[in-house]
Amino acid sequence: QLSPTFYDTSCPNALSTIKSAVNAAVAQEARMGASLLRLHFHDCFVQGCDASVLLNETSGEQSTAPNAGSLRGFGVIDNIKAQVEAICPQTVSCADILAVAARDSVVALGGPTWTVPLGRRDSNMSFPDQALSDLPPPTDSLQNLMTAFGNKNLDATDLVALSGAHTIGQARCTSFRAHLGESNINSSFAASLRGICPAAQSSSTDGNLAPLDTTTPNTFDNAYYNNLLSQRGLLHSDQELFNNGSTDSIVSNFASNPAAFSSAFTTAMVKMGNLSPLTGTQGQIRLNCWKIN
Ligand code: HEM
Repeated sequence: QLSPTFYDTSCPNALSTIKSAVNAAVAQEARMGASLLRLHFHDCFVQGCDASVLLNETSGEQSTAPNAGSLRGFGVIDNIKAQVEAICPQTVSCADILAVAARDSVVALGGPTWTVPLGRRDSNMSFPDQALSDLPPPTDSLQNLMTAFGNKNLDATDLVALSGAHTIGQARCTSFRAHLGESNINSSFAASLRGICPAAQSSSTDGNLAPLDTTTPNTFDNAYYNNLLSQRGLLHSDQELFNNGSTDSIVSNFASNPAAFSSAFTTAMVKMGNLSPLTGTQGQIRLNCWKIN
């Protein structure tokens, strides 16, 4: 059972330390807010929110397809962990740092805030097989996305709300190339993206970046949903949420009602943050987030 007051006695300055460090990192590079938010997602969906994603072992989660060459922000987390260790030795878990940093990142980019339940502990191992099976690829159909989220007890509203995280951050050409040739993408939007992401696979263009939200890439707002209404979703999986299916009405609601999006997003983030945490004496409090003690 997690609690927002978990560190109030054991490390009263933990949350302010994390917030200052996140604000500094996002001020230096806005995209870092997106990268930190994504780290928490990729942590929680794989064996729960246990910081397993941070372990940099050979053939671990970081080397799997959803993560390799794509996840970033590890240095920022290591820096936060060092600062928190300096004030409260072996007290604050890396999994909690990820959860708080995700919230602070959203706030730093203009999004809503929420109270983060705390008390997660860190795993003793990495789970590469689960990373492959549980993190949905951007080629997924709506049906498969709903199943992947349903497996985590997240419903269609949670799926659409959490996908709103794509209102910030960037994707590589290799993640959206195939979607540019599909029928449900705005043709001038697709044409402009073809400039940096030509149809032919090539190591010289695979890593080229485009913003997930073409309108306001560094602001956490509801523009993502308005983009979907005009067929300007960057990923196949984004446009699946508004493609004449059962989630169209949720997208429309979030597009016209920013408060409804904020409320659904913060609710869903707490639900995602509650996925199978290690508590009590389970797992450990790592000294360094990138390796087990
Ligand atoms: C619904 C299923 C989802 C799929 C298929 C998906 C897929 C992807 C892909 C393919 C990228 C680009 C990776 C790259 O090319 O390097 C990406 C980026 C991102 N995703 Fe998702 N994602 C999903 C849900 C989520 C959720 C639930 C969150 C957080 C709550 C999230 C947050 C982000 C962020 C912030 C970025 C940009 C990261 C950066 O710029 O460093 N995504 N996602």
